[in-house]
Amino acid sequence: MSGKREDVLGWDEYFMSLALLSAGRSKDPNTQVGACVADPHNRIVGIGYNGFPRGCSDDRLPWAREGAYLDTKYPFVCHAEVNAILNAITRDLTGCRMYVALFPCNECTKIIIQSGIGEIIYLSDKYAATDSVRASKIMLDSSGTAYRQFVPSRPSLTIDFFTCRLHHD
Ligand SMILES: O=c1ccn([C@H]2C[C@H](O)[C@@H](COP(=O)(O)O)O2)c(=O)[nH]1
Ligand SMILES: [Zn+2]
Repeated sequence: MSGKREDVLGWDEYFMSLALLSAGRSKDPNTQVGACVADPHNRIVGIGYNGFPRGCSDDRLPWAREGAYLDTKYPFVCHAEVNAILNAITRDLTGCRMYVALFPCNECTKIIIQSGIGEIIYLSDKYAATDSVRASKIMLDSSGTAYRQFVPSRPSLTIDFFTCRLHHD
């Protein structure tokens, strides 16, 4: 056997892929969000996706975006970032990084900052123009919490269950 494999996943690529894989569990028909928290030793300490609270049936609560407030998903859905933090194996996330598919809303951002997470790596910023995300950025800048967009080094990764391998271009 020759030398070691060189073209392994980078840490950012690895954790963002896990966040996206987690998003695959979301039943939200419009926006699936996944979040993964990594500690300074690059250990996964928490992972989550957006969904209704435990015990609240997906068949009873609405996934609609529009209509009367109580007929929409918004009052009910737990955001991916909150689930990742609540699922974490420790409460103190000082110095950890959060990988998340969508820039966090203002409510998640408060919780991220309070948890001690020091850096957010996000993929989509599709709600950048909203007051919620603008408030997030004000709080992150004020608190000195870093954030940066994930820049992929390859366009896609494919999980091939047949060959038991991960393929990429
Ligand atoms: O910080 C966030 C912001 C939003 N989400 C979730 C909440 C909803 O399930 C979707 C957003 O739905 P839209 O149809 O795009 O309004 O994303 C989250 O998990 N974290
Ligand atoms: Zn949120």
